Amino acid sequence: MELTVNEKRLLLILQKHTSADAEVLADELAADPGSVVQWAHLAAGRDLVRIMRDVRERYHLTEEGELYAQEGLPERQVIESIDGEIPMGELSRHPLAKVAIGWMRKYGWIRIEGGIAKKAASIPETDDERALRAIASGEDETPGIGDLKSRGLVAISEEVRWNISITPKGDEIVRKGLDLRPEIGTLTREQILSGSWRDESLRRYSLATPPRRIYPGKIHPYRRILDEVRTLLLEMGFSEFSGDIVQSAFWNFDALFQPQDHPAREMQDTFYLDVTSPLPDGWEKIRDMHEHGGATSSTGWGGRWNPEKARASVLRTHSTALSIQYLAAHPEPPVKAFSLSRVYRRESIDPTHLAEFEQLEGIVMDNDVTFNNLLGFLKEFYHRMGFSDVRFRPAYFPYTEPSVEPEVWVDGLGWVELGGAGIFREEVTAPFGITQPVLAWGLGISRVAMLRLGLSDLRQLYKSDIDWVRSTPSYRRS
Ligand SMILES: N[C@@H](Cc1ccccc1)C(=O)O
Repeated sequence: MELTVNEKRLLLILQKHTSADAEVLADELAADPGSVVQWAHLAAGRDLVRIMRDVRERYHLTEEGELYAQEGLPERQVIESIDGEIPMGELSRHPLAKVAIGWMRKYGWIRIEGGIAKKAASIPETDDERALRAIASGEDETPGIGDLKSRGLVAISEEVRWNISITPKGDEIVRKGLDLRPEIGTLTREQILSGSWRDESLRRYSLATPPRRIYPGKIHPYRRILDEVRTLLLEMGFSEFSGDIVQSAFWNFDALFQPQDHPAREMQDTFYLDVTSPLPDGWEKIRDMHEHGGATSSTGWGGRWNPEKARASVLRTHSTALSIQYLAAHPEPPVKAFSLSRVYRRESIDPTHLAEFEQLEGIVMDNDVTFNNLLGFLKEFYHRMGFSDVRFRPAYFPYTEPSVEPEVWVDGLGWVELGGAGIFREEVTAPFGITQPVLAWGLGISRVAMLRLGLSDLRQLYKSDIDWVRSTPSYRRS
């Protein structure tokens, strides 16, 4: 058995103490406690010492807790300001009333009758008060902390202590005498050439002892997938476009031939802002398209198109709002462009729905691109993202015809729908003077990331969960 010099030094000190805290040993060894614990683990692996880990919870007052420790809890301050009884209207004007009233009622300190609060005859000290006093005075053993933690007045931290003691086997080794000659970890050229290395005491490596884990900085797993998608599209020859988060309803809906009474436009689905946006030049063409089909053979939606509705501002609900503006600015083929953008919907939040998420939006315009090219692109994209089985279901969007929803197969989940795609209708392209076919898609990238990372909860992507970030490998698993 080859002990390291540090283990030997530790054993020597321990023989004196039999058992001691890592802090104490560290002091005597002029080392830091973390190192002492590491040496102790080595020695423990040889049965020379025993380690005991003791975790203790410590209570601290928060800033607010400190304040109340001096001035009394809100309920105490308020109850003391009452003399007998007080109208509720007046009571609620006390600056602490909001917090205090609930507690005072809970403790039975006041009774409310006909809008009058009546103070009880005796106002005994509460558990919260006792605990607050104990923690403030630094008493180590607090009997309980009552509701102080949930009230945000007390924070809990953990204190880990290591107690190390020598075993009979360790004791015996020390008694036999330890060679404390320094060990060397590197050899010089001379030591090797002359052969003197044979007489040196060399430090051993223990390959069986796991080292402490190191966590270097790394890119958030979701960000990494977004970067991967961006690189993939650039490699496929696409250029990137972006745009504002706040869009006019005109670009978000109307320019995409979404009728003005479409349910997706309603307040419960879309975040509206309190400002209006100007309409772009040529907006009349969109009006005409909605009202009667403009100069095309379409009949439009009929009815009257209301420019006020189009002037409303929304948080973009899809990045197709950006695609159509990009097309309006680049009406000549070829166009091959994408955007990776966050979009906003008024969803009720659950593990697979969030009010904000990223979409990969793309458009391809050229003389003779076809629906098959679109399906081919989508398949290729998902294959490269690691999904081998892709299928398409017929779908409906007001701005495309035909329309599809791509789905990928995920073991354990089945077919998962990931977005929409199609060929822009003439009603969308004609007002901008576009005559070539435009393939378009909008794919939910957060969903893809969730599947790729094996998450069952989309929210994980948007949290700063350091343990998860650390344990998620930077390479692709499949
Ligand atoms: N905008 C659609 C997706 C889509 C984009 C482009 C064409 C067709 C569909 C959505 O958000 O679900």
